[in-house]
Amino acid sequence: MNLVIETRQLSRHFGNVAALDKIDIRIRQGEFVAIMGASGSGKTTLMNILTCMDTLSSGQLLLDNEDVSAFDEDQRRLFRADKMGLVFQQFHLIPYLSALENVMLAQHYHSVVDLAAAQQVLTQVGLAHRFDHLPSQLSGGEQQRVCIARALVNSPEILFADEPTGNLDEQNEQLVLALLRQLHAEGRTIVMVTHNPELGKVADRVIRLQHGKLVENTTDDMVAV
Ligand SMILES: Nc1ncnc2c1ncn2[C@@H]1O[C@H](COP(=O)(O)OP(=O)(O)OP(=O)(O)O)[C@@H](O)[C@H]1O
Repeated sequence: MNLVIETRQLSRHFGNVAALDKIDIRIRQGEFVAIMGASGSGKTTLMNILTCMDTLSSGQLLLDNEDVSAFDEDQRRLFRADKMGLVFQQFHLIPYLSALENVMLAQHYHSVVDLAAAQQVLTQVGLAHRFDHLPSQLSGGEQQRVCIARALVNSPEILFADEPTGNLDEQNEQLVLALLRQLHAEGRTIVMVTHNPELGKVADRVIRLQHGKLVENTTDDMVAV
């Protein structure tokens, strides 16, 4: 199975703080991986690096077998737009645009607009009856499903989700989790950061960080540090 993410001795320092310290991880196409750990353990830093929002201090990052460690900001932005779909705890929807327009805006950044494709992803997340609703007319769970549709519209290689249910009640959390499970069953690669052990259980495996080090990585061909 193809490796879509590989880090080799990846470190990120902020001054004398080692937010990430010589991390080796490998994520294969089609895997659903949860990145977990206590507050301050390095989850956000790792997510920011994997999504090319931040750069590493040393080591290597290979995405889709391409060494992106030396990419400049423009290359990283293009790579992100091309290969990644991002879902955050805060929905970041444009309040005066409908669900459909919010999804199409993501296509706009990708310089192709395709109404049918936007309708299709919203239908896929169970919102065929909500195309014309504004974010304020949608429940929290529905808004997050719009965000997931927006992340999927450019058919990304990897879906990254940072605390995707952090702002949702129990019922909506279950809906979003069911959707992530469904996307995984359809073959999507998903990398999710979460504090929540219940969310961790839906993933194939957990990458656990502690004080910037990898302490758990539950596949057999990887050595936990
Ligand atoms: N821009 C920065 N400048 C200085 N230190 C930073 C910066 N970003 C993160 N850190 C430090 O790096 C460490 C890891 O932070 P990070 O935000 O990755 O943790 P986290 O696991 O995501 O925490 P939380 O669950 O609370 O969001 C922390 O000690 C943090 O204080």
